[in-house]
Amino acid sequence: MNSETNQCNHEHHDCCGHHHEESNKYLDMLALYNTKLNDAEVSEAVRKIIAEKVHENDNDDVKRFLFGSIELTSLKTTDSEESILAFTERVNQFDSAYPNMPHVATICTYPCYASIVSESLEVSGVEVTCVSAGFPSSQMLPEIKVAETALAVKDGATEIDIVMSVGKFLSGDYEGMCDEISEIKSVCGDDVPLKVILETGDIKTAENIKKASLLAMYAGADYIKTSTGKEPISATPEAAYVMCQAIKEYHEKTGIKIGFKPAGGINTVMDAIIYYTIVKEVLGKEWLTNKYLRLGTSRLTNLLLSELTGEETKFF
Ligand SMILES: O=C[C@H](O)COP(=O)(O)O
Repeated sequence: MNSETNQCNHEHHDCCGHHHEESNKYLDMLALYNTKLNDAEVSEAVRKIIAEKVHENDNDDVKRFLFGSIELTSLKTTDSEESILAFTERVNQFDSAYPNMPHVATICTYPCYASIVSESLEVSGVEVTCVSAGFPSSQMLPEIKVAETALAVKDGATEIDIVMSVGKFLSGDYEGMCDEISEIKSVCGDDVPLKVILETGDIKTAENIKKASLLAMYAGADYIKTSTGKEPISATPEAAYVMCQAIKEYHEKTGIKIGFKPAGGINTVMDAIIYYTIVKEVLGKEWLTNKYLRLGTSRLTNLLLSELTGEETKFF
């Protein structure tokens, strides 16, 4: 398939009749939206929001909110049962050490730690997130992606993060990409939200990011998430802006509210405030709850805590 024209490259087109029909279903859906975006215009819109609006949100109330939206993440090659248990214990201890602070939204680990986190976590309201389905490359047999997700849920994951098949998306196989997401969502069920990572640093253009956002939402994503944090380019304000626009337009057409999770490379409090501001400006205050806005980060927690308490801390 040629991704530009969506035409089959095979000589005998009959062989791909079904494929064309299915792909057309997604092209018809995409045609309902404006996906012809201009990257320079997106950059300008983001520049304007940052210049004019961010200062309004640089305050302790917003920082407290952001702390409560954090998905406290450990996705390291060096993670072990002991380190993840200690990680979870810190969340348990945080509640009594900082009784006036909100707790983080979730703890996010690999699926092999789902049972350790879910069995040792004592703070109610903190969700157990697992990255699944061949995270971070998404290069895994679809059956294993589904099985890994089902096992993570069985072991106690209450939220699942997956990477869409970036390879399928870039080669124009929207059907293959969306079928995988739908199958994975079906083993999550209604009770376990599915976050779909677009890996925006790899798909690059605003047009691709808008299309991938829409495809992921139609296929069953409950949240769309920017990045894994494992690729050279992670979350950017421009990608966030386009994804929030897609969420807004999807909501206008379907009435369904999808969450947004910038993740990867969020290394300063100001980075987080910029994402908050983009969500507020594009999606409005309705999205400013920790149900609809999450931050995927392995480094921000201590920085926010230090700013909020006025003393440098390395609690997490
Ligand atoms: O989802 C969370 C990301 O993997 C974290 O990335 P980070 O280590 O760049 O904060």
